[in-house]
Amino acid sequence: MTGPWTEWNHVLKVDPDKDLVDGETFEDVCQTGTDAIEIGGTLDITADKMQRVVDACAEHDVPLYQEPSNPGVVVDDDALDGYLIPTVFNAKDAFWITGAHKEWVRIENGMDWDRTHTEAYIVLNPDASVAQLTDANCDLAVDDVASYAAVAERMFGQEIIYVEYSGMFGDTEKVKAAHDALDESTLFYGGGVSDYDAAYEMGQYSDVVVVGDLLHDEGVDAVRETVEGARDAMRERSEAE
Ligand SMILES: CC(C)=CCC/C(C)=C/CC/C(C)=C/CC/C(C)=C/COP(=O)(O)OP(=O)(O)O
Ligand SMILES: O=P(O)(O)OC[C@@H](O)CO
Ligand SMILES: [Mg+2]
Repeated sequence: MTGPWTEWNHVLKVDPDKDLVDGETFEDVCQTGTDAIEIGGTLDITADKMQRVVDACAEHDVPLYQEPSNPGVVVDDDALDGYLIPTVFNAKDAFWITGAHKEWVRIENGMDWDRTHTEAYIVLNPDASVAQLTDANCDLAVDDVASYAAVAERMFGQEIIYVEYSGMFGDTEKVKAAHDALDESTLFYGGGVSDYDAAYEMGQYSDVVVVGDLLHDEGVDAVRETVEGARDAMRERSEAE
């Protein structure tokens, strides 16, 4: 499966409902060295808040993707390289598996399929807002996680498989198992990556390390370190292959 993310090591997730650190600008955010910016969050997101971040990043030279948390917050803007559309594979509430997607297609006046890409979430931190919103079954063993990843790739053709620990550093065994289960899809890992070492560690077991709250809590210098960590891990991995 092709897509620009096959070349990425690091994604910075900007939450439109959260502030930047005092004194930092979106220009700084776009210059952390990340491979792409994904705009999204679970709680209190609106189209206006999304649009503000798109506008602030548009003039800078970094790939920009929207990750909508519901159909009502999707913004139509040429500055976006595309839409990464989540499906929560371990949600107990089916709205987050096909219901929201059906509603989105129903209300849109024609879909921009060429810019629409699929992200299969496996949500593993039960305390995260996304787990609570979607009523995700986070009580999964290593083989459950690997099997969800294989199903998402092989049976549902998902371009990106996303092991999501939002707010906590995850279990590397589960991340590795998901990675090993994939042939073609790209494995994103996100959750609790707060420094070089954490990014380096998850960079050994995933294709792309996603960093979120660190930007809003610590700022761009801390994010830059995670870019280095992910890049070093993945460079070493490709040299060893
Ligand atoms: C079909 C369309 C257009 C939308 C539906 C998309 C779906 C299924 C969304 C469900 C999962 C979801 C809410 C994804 C949003 C991305 C995400 C997980 C952001 C991280 O959020 P957190 O970090 O957990 O939330 P807060 O920081 O807001 O607490
Ligand atoms: O905010 P953090 O814990 O870095 O998580 C990143 C991302 O996976 C959230 O969707
Ligand atoms: Mg968050």
